[in-house]
Amino acid sequence: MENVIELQHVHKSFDNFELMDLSMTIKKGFVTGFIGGNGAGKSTTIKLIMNLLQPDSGSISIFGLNYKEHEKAIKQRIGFVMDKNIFYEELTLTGIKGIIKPAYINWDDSIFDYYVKTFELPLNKKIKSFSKGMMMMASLTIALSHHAELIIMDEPTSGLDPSFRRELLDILHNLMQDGEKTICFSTHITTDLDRIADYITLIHNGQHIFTKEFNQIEEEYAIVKGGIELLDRDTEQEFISIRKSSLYMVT
Ligand SMILES: Nc1ncnc2c1ncn2[C@@H]1O[C@H](COP(=O)(O)OP(=O)(O)OP(=O)(O)O)[C@@H](O)[C@H]1O
Repeated sequence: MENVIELQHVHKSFDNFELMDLSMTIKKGFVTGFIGGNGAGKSTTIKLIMNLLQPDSGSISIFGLNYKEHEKAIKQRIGFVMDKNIFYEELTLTGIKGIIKPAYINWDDSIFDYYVKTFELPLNKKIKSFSKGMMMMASLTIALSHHAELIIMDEPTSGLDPSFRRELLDILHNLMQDGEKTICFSTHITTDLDRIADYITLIHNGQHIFTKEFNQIEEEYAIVKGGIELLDRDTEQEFISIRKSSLYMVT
């Protein structure tokens, strides 16, 4: 199976955080959900994958190419959506399109028009008047308008109401039908994963814990809820995480 993204022994440190010896792959033609607690290193990893940050050591290859020699070629093939607005707020969507379109060889106005219509986005209102949901759909519209093979999204569903979330996940699901596209997105919302993820990558405290098939995780792990008196040193070993409260425990 072809890997679209390969990280090998990647290390990145900040003053109070270290991404340690991160090796992981993202497979072509599948949706990978990227999960981990607050501050686990998801956004840092996504920025490394996008070459917005450079690793202290280790290697990153996208479509089998490295950023040093092939940055332009790689970026042509990626659609990127961040969880915050990266567009100049005084511009309209038409204005943003005018700036971004010339950068992409494969820009396709008919796709742009299709998503503008589907998401009912105003073309001539300033971005600063957009709601969070409209902003996300506008970012997705731009990201999808140049026939990207790889879609990378940092928390695309955060802050969206359930109907926007469902619409976004349906769009992503439909995109996957030709088997040629690959999606990698981070999320805190596990029900997003139920709907579309084929693989789950979990990172914790800057370490890659696993990348597994979604079905395999469902078979291997379960949530157990019970009285705190059932826990002792032996039973605790069976759990990967335990949350205790005065009434019950959840693991
Ligand atoms: N440019 C930076 N300089 C210093 N520290 C940083 C920088 N970027 C991230 N960090 C720190 O690295 C750690 C991991 O951050 P990151 O944003 O990757 O986590 P995350 O898993 O995306 O978290 P969240 O789910 O809360 O967004 C955090 O402690 C953060 O403060």
